[in-house]
Amino acid sequence: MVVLSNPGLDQISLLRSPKAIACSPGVPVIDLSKPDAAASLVEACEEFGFLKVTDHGIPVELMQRLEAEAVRFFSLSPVEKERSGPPDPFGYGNRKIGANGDIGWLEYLLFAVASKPLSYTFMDFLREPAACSFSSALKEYLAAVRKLASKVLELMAEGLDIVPRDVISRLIMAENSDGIFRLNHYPPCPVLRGYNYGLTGFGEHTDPQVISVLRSNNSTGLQISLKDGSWVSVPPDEESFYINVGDSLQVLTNGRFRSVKHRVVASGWESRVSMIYFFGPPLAEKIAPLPQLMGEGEHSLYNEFTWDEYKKAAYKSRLVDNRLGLFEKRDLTDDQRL
Ligand SMILES: C=C1C[C@]23C[C@@]1(O)CC[C@H]2[C@@]12CC[C@H](O)[C@@](C)(C(=O)O1)[C@H]2[C@@H]3C(=O)O
Ligand SMILES: O=C(O)CCC(=O)C(=O)O
Ligand SMILES: [Fe+2]
Repeated sequence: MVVLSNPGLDQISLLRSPKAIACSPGVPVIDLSKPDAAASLVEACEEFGFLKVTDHGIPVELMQRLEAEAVRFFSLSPVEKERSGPPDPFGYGNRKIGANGDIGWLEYLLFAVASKPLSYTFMDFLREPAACSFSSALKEYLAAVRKLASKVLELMAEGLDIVPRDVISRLIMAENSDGIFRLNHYPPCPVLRGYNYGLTGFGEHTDPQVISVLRSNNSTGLQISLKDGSWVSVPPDEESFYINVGDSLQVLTNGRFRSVKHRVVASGWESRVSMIYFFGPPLAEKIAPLPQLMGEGEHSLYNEFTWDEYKKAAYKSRLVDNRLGLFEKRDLTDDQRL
């Protein structure tokens, strides 16, 4: 790792060596209109914990509208943006991620999202009359992506051959489900021009929720970790959505689905804007393997916990920490783990 002598970068040693990372042609692509979508989703969640969905029915214009509003917000002066921060954990944040010392080359807006009625954290910038177009794009986007998430989770249940079909989706569609929406901006870094270095935008981590639905502009940067521990770049596609399996879905499937480790390495020369909707269950919901999925004599790999307990533990951890490790059963024999 190298640290350039620049005031912005001195404090944060985020430079990454120019190690070649394979650009994965292998990220599964699921066309939601195809009859084999349910089975392919399950296969992708088992192998990668990550996939791209196409033919999802959400107009690209809606994504671009919200992206344009985000770009407009991030172009405001630091003083104006900071009126909506610091994040507590919701609000405008810059460089600091979470409360435990993580940093990245990004700025962001984090909203808590309540589902019924659909509403989100109010922030200072939303007071301006000009923010009306931001609010309407955000509301429309959240409603559309929520429907998509529910459809994806129903297809997963179908692919797993479990009933009722809404056994997973109901967790995120419940009135008091616990959603988070995040707009990330990874700005260019002019001092890097001409160097073959990247910057840690968002350090490696898994998402704690059930699933996350991500859309980005046409910029590279997102990388996922494969089962063998290698990292691959995810080719950008501004018209599609990417689905991450989160820790909670790994537990609900007793480890059959993989909560995917991912990170963002910002190129330093292009501006990346991503929007991610994290779908969490109600706080009081017990997170445990679905009985419908447990084979005869199969043991849960995890001690039982509620989403509230998991979230509290997650917010005490650093990005890279293995949060699920805190809840794994340690006393199972090899036979019981099968
Ligand atoms: C370092 C942290 C940031 C995070 C809370 C945490 O303590 C550990 C989990 C992090 C994460 C990752 C996925 C989402 O971006 C996020 C909003 C979440 O729910 O868990 C972030 C948290 C955050 O940025 O506040
Ligand atoms: O910005 C991205 O593309 C991914 C960010 C991410 O993983 C997160 O916010 O949890
Ligand atoms: Fe993430």
